[in-house]
Amino acid sequence: MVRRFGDLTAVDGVSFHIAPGETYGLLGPNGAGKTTTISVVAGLLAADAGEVRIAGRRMGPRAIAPKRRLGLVPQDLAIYPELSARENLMFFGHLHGMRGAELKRRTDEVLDLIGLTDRAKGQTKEFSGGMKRRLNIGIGLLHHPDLLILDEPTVGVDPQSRNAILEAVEALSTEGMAVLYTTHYMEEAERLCDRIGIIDAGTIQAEGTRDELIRIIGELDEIRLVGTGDLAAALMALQEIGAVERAVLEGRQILLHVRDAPTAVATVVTTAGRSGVELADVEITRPDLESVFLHLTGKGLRD
Ligand SMILES: Nc1ncnc2c1ncn2[C@@H]1O[C@H](COP(=O)(O)OP(=O)(O)OP(=O)(O)O)[C@@H](O)[C@H]1O
Repeated sequence: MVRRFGDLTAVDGVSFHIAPGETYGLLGPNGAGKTTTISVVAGLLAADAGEVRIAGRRMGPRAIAPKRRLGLVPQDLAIYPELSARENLMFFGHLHGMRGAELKRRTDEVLDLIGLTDRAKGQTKEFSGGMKRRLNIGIGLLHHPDLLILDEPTVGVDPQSRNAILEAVEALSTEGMAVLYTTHYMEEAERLCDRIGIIDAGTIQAEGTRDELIRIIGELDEIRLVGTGDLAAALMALQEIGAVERAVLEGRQILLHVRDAPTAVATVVTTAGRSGVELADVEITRPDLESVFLHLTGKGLRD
């Protein structure tokens, strides 16, 4: 899809597919085009080129059927402060045409999922920001959408709410819901997303599972050994290990670039020991999505 604002092309050829039960992450810095992308997916904005299909139906600002299959949780809150959490859910459930026992059952289920069962009766104006955000998410998924869109749902929330949100998303995915999740927090994308699209300047720079993305950049793991003894002898011996691509001595430390550090580390430690080195510390560093992002765009995710 392509979406312009005047001379600015905010989204420039973004394309992806999300299967049922899959959580797809759009990971990118501020201004990358995440919100514009989801606004087009949700039919709030028209695309200037391309098309969006939800469960096979074409989405657009005037489309009705695909919007019924969609739950959108925007960054802004849309809840009634005078009503309790339960009343808010019941109200929005009504708007979706849910009634009676079915609505009550689903409301209980959602309250449980977002961890607000204990606070169901309290007026929401007394809620913390994180609790309001959780309720907003509850409203978005009340009608069992096929696709739930969450736009940076954990920005500015307390750690407890953040955890409740992440757990809820994991549970939804297990239930078979497709989730589109935007974030600029790498740890969230790593934990939640089956596949990740790295977006910058309105374009998907790379897409895949976490491991696939890391393989694209071809960076090796690092093992850092700190110890005493004959480090030079150990260095020679370590260079002979198959998984070791590079080994350098840096003062009292040996830095190794290796493939698959968690598997290689046992051999590395034994070899260093056999060469007469007494190890004080062993540290493994693996490339993460931040490294991928840096590699692809030359900048950090939080720039
Ligand atoms: N309604 C609009 N009119 C003009 N420019 C816009 C509009 N909405 C977004 N933009 C511009 O389009 C670009 C992409 O913005 P967008 O909000 O999609 O990014 P984002 O990745 O969601 O960032 P954030 O993390 O800050 O929400 C930015 O340069 C932004 O200034």
